[in-house]
Amino acid sequence: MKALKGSDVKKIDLLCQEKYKIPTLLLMEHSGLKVVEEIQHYPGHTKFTVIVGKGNNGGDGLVVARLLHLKGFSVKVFLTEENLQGDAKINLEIVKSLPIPLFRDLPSLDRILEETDVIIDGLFGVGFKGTIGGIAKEIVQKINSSGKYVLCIDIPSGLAGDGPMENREIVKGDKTVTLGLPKENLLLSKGRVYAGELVVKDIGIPPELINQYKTDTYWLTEDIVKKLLPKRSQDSHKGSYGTGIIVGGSKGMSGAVILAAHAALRAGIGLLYTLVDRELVNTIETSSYESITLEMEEDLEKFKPILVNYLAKAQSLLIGPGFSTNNREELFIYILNNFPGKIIIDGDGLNLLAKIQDYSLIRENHILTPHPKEMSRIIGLTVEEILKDSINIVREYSKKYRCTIVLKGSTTCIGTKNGEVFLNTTGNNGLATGGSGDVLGGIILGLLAQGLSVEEGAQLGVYLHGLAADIIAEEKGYFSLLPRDLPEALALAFKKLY
Ligand SMILES: NC(=O)C1=CN([C@@H]2O[C@H](COP(=O)(O)OP(=O)(O)OC[C@H]3O[C@@H](n4cnc5c(N)ncnc54)[C@H](OP(=O)(O)O)[C@@H]3O)[C@@H](O)[C@H]2O)[C@H](O)CC1
Ligand SMILES: [K+]
Repeated sequence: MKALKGSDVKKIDLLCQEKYKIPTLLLMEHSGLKVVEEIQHYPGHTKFTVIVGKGNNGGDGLVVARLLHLKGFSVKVFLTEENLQGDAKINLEIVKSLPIPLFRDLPSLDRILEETDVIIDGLFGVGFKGTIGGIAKEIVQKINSSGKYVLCIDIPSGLAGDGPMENREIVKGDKTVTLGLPKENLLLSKGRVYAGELVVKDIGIPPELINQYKTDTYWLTEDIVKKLLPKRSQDSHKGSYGTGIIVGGSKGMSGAVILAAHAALRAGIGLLYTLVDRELVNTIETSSYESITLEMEEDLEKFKPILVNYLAKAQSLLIGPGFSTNNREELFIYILNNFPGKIIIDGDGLNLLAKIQDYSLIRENHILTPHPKEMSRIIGLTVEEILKDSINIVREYSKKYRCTIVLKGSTTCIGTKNGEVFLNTTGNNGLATGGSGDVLGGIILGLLAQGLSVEEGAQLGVYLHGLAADIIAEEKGYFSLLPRDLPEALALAFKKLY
């Protein structure tokens, strides 16, 4: 699904008017209807307060107030501004003609909120810019400390539709009904905390317009990833599903390779090799029955001719899980320069890249899978700076390095060399355990081996990884989820998509 920037909303409104002759007043009416539809899911709630700002988000709020009144609910409107413009003004005139109580004085807001079941936030929508101050700031504080159920129209007030998210006053919603298409920041980890449950509602924008409208950010939804699933045929053998190599592991870190190996195998790879230090060979052999273990030699010069043969066996390679960064530089550089296929650089592979600082090693068919700290080591921005504006930062660096970047987090941002960003929201806090990333690397390796491009493998792999965690959590909860559970649950995740 396409995700919009704040500025896209204005452009879409204009296209609706000019190309499809749909006035904004109609879209506003539709928006109000869809919000009210959502409110009716909560039968116990009968008393509503709508907070109305001076823009069209306030206009939507006024439609909601009118429709709730028509349904016989008790509705109060708190107006932050008397002089509304355009369609919002038309809706204010209608509300004024009805017996809906209107309030403007701030001291009355505490009492009104006290008497309400649900607060509807129509203070600011995607037209919000800069920082919140004055009376608006006080209103947001009162909403957030009211303890009442808060439903945000389009976006929580104070959150920008896209771009850097400042630490400032933002409405904390229980639910956000976003209009037409989701806004970028609603899908990011921090925005999701403010939005609460996110519901996307059609507001009558013609599908032709949505299909033709170009965005460079997408929400990874089932319809997108289903198209990426590798095909399996009855008439096939292990050679039909590709070969991969995992280069990783070090003393005390064999588990990372085992997790990645299980994941690649459960993701459907035809044949899997692991390349590890001699002292790990036995451990890997006894834990991963289906993979073939290859042994690394310490003397790189002596090892090179053997390594070349090993690398020639596969089309896809994962380097880094538990690899260590000690004395690995030369081997790492050699592999990156001599493996022409698709490579996933994960964990210590990324740390080596940050240590070596030679980004010319990165190619179009490489995927980097950093968490924010690893990303910070590579690009030199702080973790805070990265998290504040993840979409644009991932976009900038995946374009700069001309590769695919998977910035892992509760929302994972996948950037492609062409500057598209895909946001993934499957997964849950059960994934916050060391080893989850190794499983992700393994899943992507399995998919790349089966012929997916780096962009496709990253998208489908990230989605499946989160979906597997969600499937486990549905049955067993989040608390005890372990990375080792994920490869097995992949079977159910695939089944859900096929
Ligand atoms: N196609 C659609 O999706 C439709 C969405 N609709 C709704 O419209 C809003 C966007 O409406 P817009 O009028 O552009 O903007 P807002 O309602 O978000 O509010 C903007 C007003 O707020 C003022 N503002 C902005 N920043 C601040 C700030 N930091 N402090 C105080 N005030 C601020 C701004 O005033 P300026 O004078 O600064 O310009 C605006 O007056 C969208 O979110 C949907 O809810 C349509 O109803 C239908 C089509
Ligand atoms: K809002």
